[in-house]
Amino acid sequence: MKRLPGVRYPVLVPNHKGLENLFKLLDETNLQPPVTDEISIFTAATDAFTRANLNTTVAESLARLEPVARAALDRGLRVRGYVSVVIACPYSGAVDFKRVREVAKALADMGCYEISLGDTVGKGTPEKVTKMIEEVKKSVPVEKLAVHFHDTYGTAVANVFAALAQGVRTIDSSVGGLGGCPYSPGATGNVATEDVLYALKDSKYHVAGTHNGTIDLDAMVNIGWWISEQLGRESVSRAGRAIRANKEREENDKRAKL
Ligand SMILES: CC(C)(COP(=O)([O-])OP(=O)([O-])OC[C@H]1O[C@@H](n2cnc3c(N)ncnc32)[C@H](O)[C@@H]1OP(=O)([O-])[O-])[C@@H](O)C(=O)NCCC(=O)NCCSC(=O)C[C@@](C)(O)CC(=O)[O-]
Repeated sequence: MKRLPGVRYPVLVPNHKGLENLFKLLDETNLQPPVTDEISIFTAATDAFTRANLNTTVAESLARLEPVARAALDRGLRVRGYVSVVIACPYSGAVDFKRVREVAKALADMGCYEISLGDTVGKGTPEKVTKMIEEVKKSVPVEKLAVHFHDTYGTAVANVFAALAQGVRTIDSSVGGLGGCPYSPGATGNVATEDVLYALKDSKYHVAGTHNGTIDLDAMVNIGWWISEQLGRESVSRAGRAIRANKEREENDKRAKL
């Protein structure tokens, strides 16, 4: 497996067993560079969601993850932490942002280089996202925060700008709007990369691109459609759908003129 420069290949690790399996894989494959140099550990802001997702409570999940993070760091792996359901929980409803702060701080304290705040059910609004980040920033430096929005109610791009206004500079997204957590009833995919890039185009924010520092939105749209079609679905990216429709109209107009 050839790793592309500048691309990270994090592995989701829910507990010690998962880390053990990863270490076994790293030892057996003995690839240089190894298949990954980063793990993602995850918990949530409510016991109800952590019960569904990890079959335990938040407190117990943090107790389990602390030695996992330590062992991964000792082996030279980076550790990224996720807090799910930072805005609303599909099982227990509204979320106390103080709890989000406590969980994010616990993950930071165990050595996570970044904490991704996941609006897993996508119920976030710019107002709520602002309040939640203001609360978390009281205990975790904003440079260590990322946001992870699902676009279930169509507010994810607006929420991205609310997070940017709070100083967050790492935005999780997925091409074609893929993703979604199987343990979160009704959750849809992540905010589409194409939608975030389109919205950022004329903004004051510079997107840290790849290669020569720019991002080829058209190429991103093509990839979004390609991977969606491989999965037997349409791209749910609004910008991706519009850009493809414009292209098809232009091609039809050209053909009509011939
Ligand atoms: C964590 C468990 C396994 C606990 O599940 P459990 O049933 O409590 O585990 P257990 O410790 O009782 O073990 C039961 C069996 O599972 C095995 N087992 C135990 N651990 C592992 C492991 N890591 N890998 C492979 N096997 C494992 C273990 O060895 C045992 O096997 P048996 O002895 O019966 O043959 C389960 O709850 C689980 O798999 N949870 C993960 C679910 C998941 O992948 N969720 C999606 C992650 S993404 C996400 O959460 C959202 C996020 C982060 O992206 C952001 C957002 O919010 O949007």
